[in-house]
Amino acid sequence: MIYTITLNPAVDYFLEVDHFTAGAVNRSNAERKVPGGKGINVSRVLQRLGHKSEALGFIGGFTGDFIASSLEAESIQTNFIKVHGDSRINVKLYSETETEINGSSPIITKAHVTQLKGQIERLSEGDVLVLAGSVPSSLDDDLYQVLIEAARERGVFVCLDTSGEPLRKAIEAKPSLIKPNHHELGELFGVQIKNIDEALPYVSHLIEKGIEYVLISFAGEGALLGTKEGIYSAVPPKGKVQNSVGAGDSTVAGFINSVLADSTDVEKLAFAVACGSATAFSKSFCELEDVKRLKESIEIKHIK
Ligand SMILES: Nc1ncnc2c1ncn2[C@@H]1O[C@H](COP(=O)(O)OP(=O)(O)O)[C@@H](O)[C@H]1O
Ligand SMILES: O=P(O)(O)OC[C@H]1O[C@](O)(COP(=O)(O)O)[C@@H](O)[C@@H]1O
Repeated sequence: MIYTITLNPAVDYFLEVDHFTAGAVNRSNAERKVPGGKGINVSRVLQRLGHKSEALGFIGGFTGDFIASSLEAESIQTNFIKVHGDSRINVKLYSETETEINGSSPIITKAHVTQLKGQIERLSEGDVLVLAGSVPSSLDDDLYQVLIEAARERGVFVCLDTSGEPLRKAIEAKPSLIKPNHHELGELFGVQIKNIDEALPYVSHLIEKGIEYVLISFAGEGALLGTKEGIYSAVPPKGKVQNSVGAGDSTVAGFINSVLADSTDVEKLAFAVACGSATAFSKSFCELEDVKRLKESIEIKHIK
């Protein structure tokens, strides 16, 4: 079974404003509210690719009820832990540019964390665990590290998509797959990474540390995959970007799909990038037909 954990789920509130002006009254001409947060999005894209998963994490209040009921309506299984306070609302403003304001989490107590650790204890070999998104400020920033250690001891394939201190600490537990974007990779090493060449030494370093798959996304420039066997880059397909929210989560879901299919590393990278780009080129999330079509035009290079 695939489990996704979103410690900090959200209602993503998309607003389209013709010409946004800061400091003035702006009116939207289109709106939508969608359950979001990185693990939740991975569950949603996995569903579109034909995989069942169970979405775990913390939800609360009226926004939490909306998140749970929307996912159930999409036939996505959930087993959230209820907390006090409302799950956050993340504003995604589309005008001449895309602006995001992500809210903060309700307080999560030690008892809630104990419950979550109990859920990990039920996992076993062959399961896949996805840990994705920011860590609420009421939680220790080594929580991902602790959860990864517990899951790896059980032989679970663990995928991590986070940033900052939680990423730095979690790497020590050797997740099976990490998917930072190039800004997050740079932040991890205290440098600025502007292109694929600049990322190579850091990818090699992470592989040497014992991470099986190091997948770095570069938005419109594609992605890089490092494994013990080599490093590959992918040039993404061309298309009109409609929405980049969830593109990274789609990349993660696509990669997991290919790990489960036991595809070659080249195939895994191509499929992951096709999922990311298919989401970027749509108003919502990728559909399998679009992913298959886009995958054909993705160019993979063996770099090292
Ligand atoms: N402008 C774009 N054109 C084509 N594909 C894109 C574009 N932006 C994002 N993508 C796709 O989405 C993937 C993830 O994007 P990225 O922005 O790096 O992730 P994150 O959302 O995690 O920051 C990329 O590897 C690529 O496949
Ligand atoms: O937990 P964070 O880092 O605040 O991110 C949450 C946001 O990221 C998203 O999961 C989208 O992530 P990506 O664009 O990286 O795929 C949104 O649904 C959500 O609002």
